[in-house]
This record gives sequence, C-alpha cells and structure tokens, in this order.
Amino acid sequence: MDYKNDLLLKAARGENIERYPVWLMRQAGRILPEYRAVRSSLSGFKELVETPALAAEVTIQPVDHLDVDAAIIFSDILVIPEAMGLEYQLIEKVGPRFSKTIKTEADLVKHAETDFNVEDRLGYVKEAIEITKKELNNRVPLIGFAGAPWTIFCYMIDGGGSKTFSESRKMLYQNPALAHELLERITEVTIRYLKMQIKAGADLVQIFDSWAGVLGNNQYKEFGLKYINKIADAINEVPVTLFAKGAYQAMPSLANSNCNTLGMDWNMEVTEIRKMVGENKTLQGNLDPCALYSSHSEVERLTNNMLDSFKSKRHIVNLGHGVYPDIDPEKVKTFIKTVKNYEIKH
Ligand SMILES: Cc1c2[nH]c(c1CCC(=O)O)Cc1[nH]c(c(CCC(=O)O)c1C)Cc1[nH]c(c(CCC(=O)O)c1C)Cc1[nH]c(c(C)c1CCC(=O)O)C2
Repeated sequence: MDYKNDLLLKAARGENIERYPVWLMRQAGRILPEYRAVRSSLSGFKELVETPALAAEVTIQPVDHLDVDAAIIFSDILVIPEAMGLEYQLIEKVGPRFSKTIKTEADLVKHAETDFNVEDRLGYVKEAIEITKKELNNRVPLIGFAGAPWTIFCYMIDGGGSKTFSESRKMLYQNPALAHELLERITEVTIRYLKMQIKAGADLVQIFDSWAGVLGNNQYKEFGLKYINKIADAINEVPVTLFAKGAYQAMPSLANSNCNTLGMDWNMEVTEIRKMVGENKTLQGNLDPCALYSSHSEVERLTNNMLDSFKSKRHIVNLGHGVYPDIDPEKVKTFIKTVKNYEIKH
C-alpha cells in the first residue's frame, strides 16, 4: 500500500526513518473538544463505540487536529469480555463496572464464552475500521488494539478498576487451574478479534497490558507473558506492539517475544531498557503524561531530553501511558511539533 506517511510502520519494522513517528495512547477521545461534541449528542460512550461512522469520525479527529503520525481505532479493550458474555457499564467519574464477575467454573461456562463468531458480536469494530481506512485514504497507518489477557482477566474477576486487583491475584493462588482456563479463553477470542481487525484494515496492532505491574515477575511470566506470546506468535500479518505497564523486570523476557515494539511507561529508563532488550526491538514511549501540565517551553525541553536519550532509530514516540483527560490540546501540539522538528543525530 502507498502511504503518504508510514513512519510508524517503518519504525516498528526497524527500517530507516527520516524522523521519529509520534502518536499518543488514548488520543481518540478524552482531550479534544471535537470529541466531546460528538459524545454529548449520544446516550453514552458505548453508543459511540457501537456506531461505526461516529467511531470512525472520532478516530480521525486527532489526525486532523493534532497532526499525529498514526490513528488508533476508537473502541475499548472491554468489548472482549462483553462479547464473551460479561456486560459492562461505564459509570461517570467511576469508570467501567461489570454487573457479574467470574469466580467459579460455572461462571466461566456462562460468562466466558468462546464458541461464537467474532464478526457477529464485534462486527461494529470491523465496520468502524473499514470506514476509517476509507476516510483516512492512507494519510497515516491505522492501529488496531486489544487488551492483554491478564488485563482483561483483571476486569472479569475484580469487576472494575482497582488499585491492587486482589480478587484477581487471589485466584492465582487459590485456583490457578481456573485462572489458566479463563486466560486461555480470553487469548483464543483475542487472536480471532485481532485477525478480524487486520482483515478489516488495521496496519499494526497494540496489546495493552495496563495492569502488568500488579504481578511479581514469576507470576507475570506464568499468567501474563505466556498468553501474550501466544498472541504475538499467532499474528504475523502486521507488526505487533506490546505496552506492558510496570513490567520493568519482564523486559529481558519480552525481548525474546514475537512483538516488534515494546512500550515503556515513564518509570522506565530508556537507556536501561535498551540494554535489557537489545537492538532488535523498537521501543515506544515514554514521556510522563503529567509533563504535559508544564509550560510550553518545559514540554519542549522535556521532550527534547527524552529524544536525546534515544541512541538509535528504533523508536516510536509516545507518552508513558494514556494522555490525561484535562490536558490542554495545545500542549499536546507542542509535544508533537517538538518531535517532528527533532533531527536524528545518529
Ligand atoms: C484499561 C483500559 C480501558 N480501556 C483501554 C485501556 C488500556 C489503556 C490504558 O491503560 O489506559 C483502552 C482504550 N480505551 C479507549 C481507547 C480508544 C483509542 C485511543 O484513544 O487510544 C483505548 C485504546 C477509549 C475510551 N475508553 C473509555 C473512554 C472514556 C469514555 C467517555 O467518557 O467518553 C474512552 C475515550 C472508558 C474506559 N475504558 C477503560 C477505563 C478505565 C475507562 C474509564 C475512563 C477513561 O479511562 O477514560 C478500560
């Protein structure tokens, strides 16, 4: 395919790039007034996710208004548990809540189904990708995504956000067989879901393991990495990015995975991570999302400092986690402009 701008894909594959590509996790929605205008005309977030033409519209907004080098499809990682039979609600100022959670084998049979066609239950994502691709007209690549099995497991067991995810971690000690069975089921559906996204036009897929950091290293290997590797091994059509937040110690193991790009949160030291993973992976990140609360000149300085710490071309610039909802879009523009003006010196 002929892209006007395919820096993201080149960087992910380790090809030569003239400048670093930049996009922001959670760029679609959250900060743009144009998003809020679309959102406020609807009954809620889920209606937006499930209306392909509108999901496509808000996916493209950051490309038009922020000048990012990639679009990410507007959806949520929680559409997977919902498709498996566990419905969620997004409660204002609280976050996502599941009315039921999984605690027993019987719950698993009822609320962690695998025997369905993903296109039947998640066809709205396929359609949103198809519309977005048409409207983007190859201006920039489109990123598809899913939650990592461990992070989805956390929501299905704890039933919503949590600081500790202690219900989820309790199951790893009390009933590891049930935990593995659920993780296996999520993995199987996620592979089919990502393949559907790729067939519809996703040019790269990112796996979000937002709660990787609540597990110790050995448990992360057993209950996290094992399933991420299954997904990365199954997806060969497009580059795969893994963002495992807080998984500092797992970085050397991740270097042996089939992921092309590894995301870094802002606690990770770029030079140290590069030493841990070697030269065969692209690294993505990792400005502290809070840095965008500082002045324009400080955003510029901090961004340039980060860029100076990159000693190779295998980098995609991003924040160390999703952009916060009350960040001034003008600060985001300064961040993006700084990256675009930066001259790679090596
Ligand atoms: C943990 C997680 C979720 N969802 C996601 C993650 C992983 C990334 C991360 O760690 O931040 C991923 C996600 N969620 C959303 C996207 C869209 C694409 C993008 O902009 O990157 C993506 C990639 C839209 C959304 N997902 C949600 C919103 C807010 C909806 C609204 O009020 O309009 C958006 C724009 C709802 C949501 N969905 C989730 C939470 C905790 C919430 C609550 C509020 C919030 O985080 O903004 C679960």
